[in-house]
Amino acid sequence: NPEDLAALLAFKASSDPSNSLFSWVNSSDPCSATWLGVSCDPTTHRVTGLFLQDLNLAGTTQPLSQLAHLRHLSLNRNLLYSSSLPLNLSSWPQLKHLYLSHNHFDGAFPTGISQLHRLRRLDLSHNSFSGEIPLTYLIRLPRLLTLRLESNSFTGDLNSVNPSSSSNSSSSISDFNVSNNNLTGEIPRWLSQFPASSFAGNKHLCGKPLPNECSNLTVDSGSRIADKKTRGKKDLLVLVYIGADAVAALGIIVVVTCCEIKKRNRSGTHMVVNGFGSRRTNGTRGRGKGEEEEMVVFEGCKGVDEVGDLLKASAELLGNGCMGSTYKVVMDGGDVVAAKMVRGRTKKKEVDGWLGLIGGLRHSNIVSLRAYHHSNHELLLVYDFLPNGSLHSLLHGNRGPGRTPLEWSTRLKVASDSAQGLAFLHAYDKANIFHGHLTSSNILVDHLGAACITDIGLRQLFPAATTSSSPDDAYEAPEFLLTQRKHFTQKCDVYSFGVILLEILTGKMTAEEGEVSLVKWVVQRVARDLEECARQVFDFELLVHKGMEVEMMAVLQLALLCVAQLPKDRPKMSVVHRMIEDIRMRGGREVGAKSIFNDLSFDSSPSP
Ligand SMILES: Nc1ncnc2c1ncn2[C@@H]1O[C@H](COP(=O)(O)OP(=O)(O)OP(=O)(O)O)[C@@H](O)[C@H]1O
Repeated sequence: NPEDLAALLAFKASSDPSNSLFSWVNSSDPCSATWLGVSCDPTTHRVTGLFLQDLNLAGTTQPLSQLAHLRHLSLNRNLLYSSSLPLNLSSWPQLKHLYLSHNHFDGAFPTGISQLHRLRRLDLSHNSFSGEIPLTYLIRLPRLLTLRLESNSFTGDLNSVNPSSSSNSSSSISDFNVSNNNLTGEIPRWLSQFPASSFAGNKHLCGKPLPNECSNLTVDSGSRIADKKTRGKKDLLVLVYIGADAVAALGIIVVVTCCEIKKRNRSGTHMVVNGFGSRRTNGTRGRGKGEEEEMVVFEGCKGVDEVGDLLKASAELLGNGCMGSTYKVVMDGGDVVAAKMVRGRTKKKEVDGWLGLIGGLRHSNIVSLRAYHHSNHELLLVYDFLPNGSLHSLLHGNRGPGRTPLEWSTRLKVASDSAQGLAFLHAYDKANIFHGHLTSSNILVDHLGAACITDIGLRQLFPAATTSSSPDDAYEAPEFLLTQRKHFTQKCDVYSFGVILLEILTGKMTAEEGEVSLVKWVVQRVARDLEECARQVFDFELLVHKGMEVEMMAVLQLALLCVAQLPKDRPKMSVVHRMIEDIRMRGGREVGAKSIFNDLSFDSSPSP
């Protein structure tokens, strides 16, 4: 297309002092595949993608505004700067991905953002943009997943917008960072689920998740009350909406079992104060010989005070796992919880000791255990309900036509979040704790897109349920599977996490019937030449992400370290998390797998 050709040549003429774009020549077609970093629509022959990172480009993007069909613009790590007018994005109405990080752009936030209805990823980080962030417009972009604005000079108050009052909620944003700016005021509740690192380096920003509390809470109290009211209304709607379906599924096994429990119960209530703050205990004793039943409710539990509350509620079966069944339960007041019924006998003392510890765990990448009810033959666990499914369903669900591919950056974020949750767990309680049954179905995604690990510690309570042969064996470390005396360690969790990384990279399930395990499948393919063969193992959905292969390669190397045969050769989870964050933050490109590995030391040196 002559217009596209002219725009590209004008950009080269004004912004390519190092002649990095030497393949862009007037005599050839930009869509002929010989032009560096240019991709086109094969039908319309219009330029749809420019992938021009790390090329020493220095100038403005002005000439590129003629590329009206652009969907992907990646100019990270160049020397580009703003023209006299603020960057105007409205000339690219079809834009899905815009990466401008690590350049010299300055001035106000680019204009025309509200017209980019297809925008999914926006990365303006590490520039010198200033002025206010137009959150009002950004949260209305229905598909926006990534908003990276860190290391600029943005000012203003994040509280100026209340997503619950806008037509679209903010929940589509799953990757958010405004650290190292000059923002002020209290972090609003809808953003407080993101980690503290997303807000760090703003001297006058306060409130959750940052450690500094806001001294002047009155500023926000009005909006908080409004928030609560809106939420109340929303909950009511959810209740009405779910009501019809859920009543049909009323009770299922939860109710049946709870009826049985109720028949046997005589109850009394007392307060117990333990190391995790106050918890309410409804002690109930059954009449049967030696039977003892008890409902323990941890701090922060909403809507569930005693087992009878679950009895009254509507329940819907979510699925059956190797230890029991899990239900979505809508409580009377509209609170939604996940109730997991685990069948099996275990001693009360052990349950109380262990679940007391697990119930005290609070981390943004761990699904909170809110309450449990224990009887002699089963255990009912009440968790926060996470609405966005499991990593397993995101990776493997509906692989047929019509599936929305799971993007690389989303996969990497899930990996990072779950590594962070696991690293926190491994450091907790004098590092004496492990997950024990880490699988992709035990990584769930919350309403903000953060990944959280669940089912912590159930292996310790019910070892028999997880030791019989099952498809989940593919997650088990070899030393655990092969030895008679089953001894689980944190390094077994690291192995399971490595298998999950391979699942993320390959899109393959851990062990489909009659197939070799995923670890063997990958190792066999990359054994001879990692660099050469890695592309054969990557999920075909990921191959569209040109320029991300270095990141994938780095993650592959990390995964292979985690699944090392000998536990001492596997890195600690804190190291694994740091490596993933390095790959994410520095983009893998400059870092390269090798230098990441050189940077970090293990608790023991890896085998050759
Ligand atoms: N807290 C939760 N919020 C939302 N969905 C959940 C929650 N916990 C579990 N689920 C969903 O319920 C279903 C059944 O989960 P369950 O933990 O019983 O089995 P599993 O994870 O599939 O297998 P396993 O028992 O081996 O861990 C899964 O689809 C899971 O995604």
